[in-house]
Amino acid sequence: MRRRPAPAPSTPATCTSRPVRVQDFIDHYRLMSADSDFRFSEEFEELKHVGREQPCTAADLPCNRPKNRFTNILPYDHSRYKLQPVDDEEGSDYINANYVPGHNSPREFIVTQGPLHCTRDDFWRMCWESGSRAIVMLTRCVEKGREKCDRYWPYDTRPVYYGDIAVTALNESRYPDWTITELMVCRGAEQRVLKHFHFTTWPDFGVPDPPTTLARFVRAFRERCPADARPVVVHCSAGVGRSGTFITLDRALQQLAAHAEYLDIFGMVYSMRRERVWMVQTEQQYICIHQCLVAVLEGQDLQPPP
Ligand SMILES: CNC(=O)[C@H](Cc1ccc(NS(=O)(=O)O)cc1)NC(=O)[C@H](Cc1ccc(O)cc1)NC(=O)OC(C)(C)C
Repeated sequence: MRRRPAPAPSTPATCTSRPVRVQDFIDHYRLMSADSDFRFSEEFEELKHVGREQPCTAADLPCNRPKNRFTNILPYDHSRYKLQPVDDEEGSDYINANYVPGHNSPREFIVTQGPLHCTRDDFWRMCWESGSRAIVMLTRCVEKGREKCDRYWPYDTRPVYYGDIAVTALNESRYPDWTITELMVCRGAEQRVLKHFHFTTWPDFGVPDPPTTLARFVRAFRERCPADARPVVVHCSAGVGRSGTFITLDRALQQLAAHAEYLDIFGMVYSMRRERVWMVQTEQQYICIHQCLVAVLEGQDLQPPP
């Protein structure tokens, strides 16, 4: 009987994808990181302009400009999350947020900026109207004396109203690098439990120390995230660097768990940047994703040092 030809050494790289066979991934990492990460720098540079030609007209409306935390981080029109409009109020459907694909669905995540004080009611409307049951927060509210995100959830068990949405903290579990809080969210007669996963030790524009802390957080999130297919709200301060890094690693770890033959980190970041600007903002964040995957493939325990 004719033997099937051996599979090609790797699927062809294109301008939108660069798949690597899982069994070759550790060697791939060593090659890319050689000579002071020379090939990682080259590859990350290829992503620089992806998606940037797409319009952001809603974000640029005068009534919406104050709703953007940063002038250079605006949601593309085609993938932006739209709030249910309020009467004929111009801009009432606007929030700085985009749908981003994940391993499980093309709209698995809603990625957004850290709420401003003036947009936190909109943020809770988005969480409610999208049916989300989980929020992943990847920044502290204040870092190096600068506000990065409003404190948009209650400090204790007394309910706080954000517009017509009441939020109550039910319980809180604190760990060295993250805190998980169960929130009761009520609107009218309906109430829901939503989990808040807060990574508390990730410096802006940087990577966790050690990088594998991120892999442990992604694992903790997946172990506790409600299994239903509702979108997960993910944010940092601008909702691009740390948020994109988290989502990329989550997708890759789920692919490994599903025994995928290839990992295409370049292709994942490419597809995310078509939906939201600058997803995975720095080269070090791009490399951190690979370092976490190497640690998992090497069978490192990932447990924190004693
Ligand atoms: C390099 N820093 C930035 O680009 C931040 C936006 C930003 C992006 C990513 C992150 N990291 S995160 O996504 O992980 O939270 C934080 C902040 N933008 C600003 O600070 C921009 C200035 C800027 C910087 C760089 C650029 O190319 C264009 C404009 N400033 C700005 O928006 O000023 C306000 C807040 C007073 C309105």
